[in-house]
Amino acid sequence: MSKLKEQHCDACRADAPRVTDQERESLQREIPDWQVIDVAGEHQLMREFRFRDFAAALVFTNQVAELAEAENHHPALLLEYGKVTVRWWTHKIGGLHRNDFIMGARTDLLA
Ligand SMILES: C[C@H](O)[C@H](O)[C@H]1CNC2=NC(N)=NC(=O)C2=N1
Repeated sequence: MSKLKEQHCDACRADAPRVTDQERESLQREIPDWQVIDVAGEHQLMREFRFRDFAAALVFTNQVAELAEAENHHPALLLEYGKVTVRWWTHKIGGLHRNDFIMGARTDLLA
């Protein structure tokens, strides 16, 4: 199977399954710089990206936003001076779908 960074999101349905613990551990190995966090009982992927200043962080933020629009799959983005915190999860299923790992891998390509 092709690498996560070369894949596109599937249209995600409300009845789509969350990844299993085994799938999550396997997928995480392809995006080692991302953490799995628990926010109000829902698993999310999170990574901090560092930049020289606010303007550089803003450029990256806009690139991630364009990727999200292109894939119709949207992150939480925290833009700060020299730092952007990105969180991916699938709202419809309240947790992690394969799509979130694809978007994590594709986000890494933008940094
Ligand atoms: C109507 C629209 O297609 C849906 O709400 C999409 C938009 N972007 C999304 N992004 C994320 N991360 N999860 C979703 O469930 C989701 N659903």
